[in-house]
Amino acid sequence: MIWGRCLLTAGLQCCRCRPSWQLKRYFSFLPDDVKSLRAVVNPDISKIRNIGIMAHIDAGKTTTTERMLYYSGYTRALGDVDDGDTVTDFMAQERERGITIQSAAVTFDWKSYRINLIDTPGHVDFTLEVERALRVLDGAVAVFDASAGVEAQTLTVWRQAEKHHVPCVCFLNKMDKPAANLSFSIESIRQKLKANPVLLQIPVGSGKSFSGVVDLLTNQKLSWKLGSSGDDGRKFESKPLDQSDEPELLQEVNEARTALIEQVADLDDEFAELLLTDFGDNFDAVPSVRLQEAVRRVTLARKGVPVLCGSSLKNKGVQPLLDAITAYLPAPDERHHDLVRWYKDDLCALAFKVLHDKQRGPLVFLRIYSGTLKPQSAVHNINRNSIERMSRLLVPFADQHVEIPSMTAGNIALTVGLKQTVTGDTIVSSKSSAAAAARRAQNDGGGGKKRGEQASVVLSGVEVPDPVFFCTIEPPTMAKQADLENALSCLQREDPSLKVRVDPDSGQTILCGMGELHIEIIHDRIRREYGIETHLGPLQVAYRETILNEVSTTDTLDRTVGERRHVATVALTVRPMDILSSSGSCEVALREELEAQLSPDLKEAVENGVHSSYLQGPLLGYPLLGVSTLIQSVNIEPGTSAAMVSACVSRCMLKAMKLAGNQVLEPLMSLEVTVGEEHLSAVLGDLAQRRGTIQDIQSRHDNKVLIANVPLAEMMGYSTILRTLTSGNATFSLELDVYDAMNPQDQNVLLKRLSGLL
Ligand SMILES: Nc1nc2c(ncn2[C@@H]2O[C@H](COP(=O)(O)OP(=O)(O)OP(=O)(O)O)[C@@H](O)[C@H]2O)c(=O)[nH]1
Repeated sequence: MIWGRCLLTAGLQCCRCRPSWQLKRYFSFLPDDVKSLRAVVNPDISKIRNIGIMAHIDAGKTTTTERMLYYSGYTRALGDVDDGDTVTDFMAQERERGITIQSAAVTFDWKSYRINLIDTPGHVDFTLEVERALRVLDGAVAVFDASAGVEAQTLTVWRQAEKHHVPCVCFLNKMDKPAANLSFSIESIRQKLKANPVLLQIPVGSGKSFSGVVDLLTNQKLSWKLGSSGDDGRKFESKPLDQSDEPELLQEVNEARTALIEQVADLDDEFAELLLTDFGDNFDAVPSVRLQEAVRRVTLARKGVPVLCGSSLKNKGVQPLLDAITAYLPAPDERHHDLVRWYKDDLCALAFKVLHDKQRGPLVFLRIYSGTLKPQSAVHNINRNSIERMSRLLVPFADQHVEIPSMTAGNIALTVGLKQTVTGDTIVSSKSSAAAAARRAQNDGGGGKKRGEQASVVLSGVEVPDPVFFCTIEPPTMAKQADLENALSCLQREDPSLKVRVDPDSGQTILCGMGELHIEIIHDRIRREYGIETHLGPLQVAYRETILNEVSTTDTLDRTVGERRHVATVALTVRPMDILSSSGSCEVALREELEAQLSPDLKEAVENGVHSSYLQGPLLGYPLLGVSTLIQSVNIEPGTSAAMVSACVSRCMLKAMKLAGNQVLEPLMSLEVTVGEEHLSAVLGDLAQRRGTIQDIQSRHDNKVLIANVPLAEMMGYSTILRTLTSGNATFSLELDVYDAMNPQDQNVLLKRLSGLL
């Protein structure tokens, strides 16, 4: 059991010491020897930083977070992912596997700032967790392994951060590794992320002798003790760089500082003007505070990303990173959310995470955009159109939750009592406040263009990608079926990327997920958290189907139910679309005359008929992609119900799609494998047998980085195979690239296998 050692002080109980979360009374638990929560009551909004940490798996996010908590005084011992005793990785599986699965929100104070930090997972199966976190954050720290530079997952997460316009700071971690390379990492940020790195520090020493950094803004040399394993890095020396320092370092710093000043002047007009008017002859005289202000403007405008370096494991460089978070990343009121304007001082918050606690029920993480949240109050959930009662309000300290009397805009809060709220819902104070905000939005000419008044005042949730894997799940006995259903519905509220459905033919419950690891973790959680030993069927790939040709057809439904005769005739055309350009979705349209002729109810019935037929393809029953349908005519005799019209349309669709010729589409994944040169040929040989197409092989220090496309069906259990092939000396990431047509031979084999002929 690895939960043995309590990380926190005796006074600060953690869930490892207790069977489940206990909610402590306001301030009552705080021990004297752990930093008091000075500003648990609401800090000034300009002093709040809502920050995410994002990176490739194993870059060191969790280790960095642990150091931040330690240096800011919230833990008394340093947690270690390798020993399984970190604060942020608090789920049992995370401790055992040493990876971060759920985003854990952690609140702490650094100097005079309140930092709400979300540790996001690096594994590609959990990108939705990252996306969800980015949605509610104002800034992010991208952590890199300085010996690897930008890795596959960082690219994905970076793109997500760009989508949400989140300003970033980069931290080149693991500078203690012999292969750590500053210029390589900077170049890879430039090349692969297409970002503009603004280097703010120069490392002192390299590999094992990495001892600190020189801050290029202040010319201060920050040095940590080398080699003493017991040193926690809390104390470090800070002194101005002077002539007693090595000449090479002095020269490197001089050059880097000049380059920094020129780069910032290029990116920021205000700074350029200051430079030209006041410091044209002597760049060195630029006050560091003016340079810092300019770097901040550049970061907020996303014209550049500050780059810092350090080694979290060796306790070096984390305090300057904390300073950079407060100095360069935005306060909540520096981000522009229209909603804040529309809600004015009324409450508006987004539920970005739901957790289930056995005693307390659902715990909902909220980001407050405007107004004030108070416990013991009723709130209105716009998405569910329901009133909910919030019983308690907490500040989340990883697995520690501190009860507070109110919370204002800009903060992240944890609430107890919201029973219907699902990840992605918008919470406001009342229905009338939403209506008032909608009126302001309309007067403003903003939002609400598509779905009427209400849509404009709802915060946009997170797009959930389609799951690529599925399998059946069965309880040990039928008596446990209801418990399993409850467990699955709780897990779905927490994790919208998990889909559960019942197979209409077999009646079996089907679990659909983002990857093997995702499904494995869900299985594990059902056992641990809900005490149900379930049986999973074999993991199957979520194929799709499409059509090959354009076909027009008609169909008539003539059915008498009871006394009533229903007669409908439908004519329609189905047409294949380019899967890439249509992003794979299916469309439906009605001819212009029909649009005018049909009542809204009938139009809805026709569209429902088309959409339901898109869910099950004629070949293997998989959902369809890339099909466009045009309804040519609909003739209905009086007395025919809307349900019968839908049924007629579905039947006609099935007929048309069968005539149109069918094609199975399979998920084609992009794979990146980092492997030592000595194992490259084994990995290549194996990929050839998996129908893989190699796109590129790059060199990264002593390693090769292999980029390929491989059908997902060939990748089951790949992590075990790769470990065997390379004696554990390789890592890989796998991500859905596109749904691609299977070739006729492979498709035949699949059809035979699925129909039991093979
Ligand atoms: N040499 C070296 N190793 C480090 C450093 N920081 C972290 N590590 C090691 O890198 C491994 C991964 O660290 P984590 O902190 O779990 O990384 P992570 O990014 O949180 O990983 P996931 O949560 O699985 O995505 C662990 O074995 C750490 O001990 C560092 O500064 N130097």
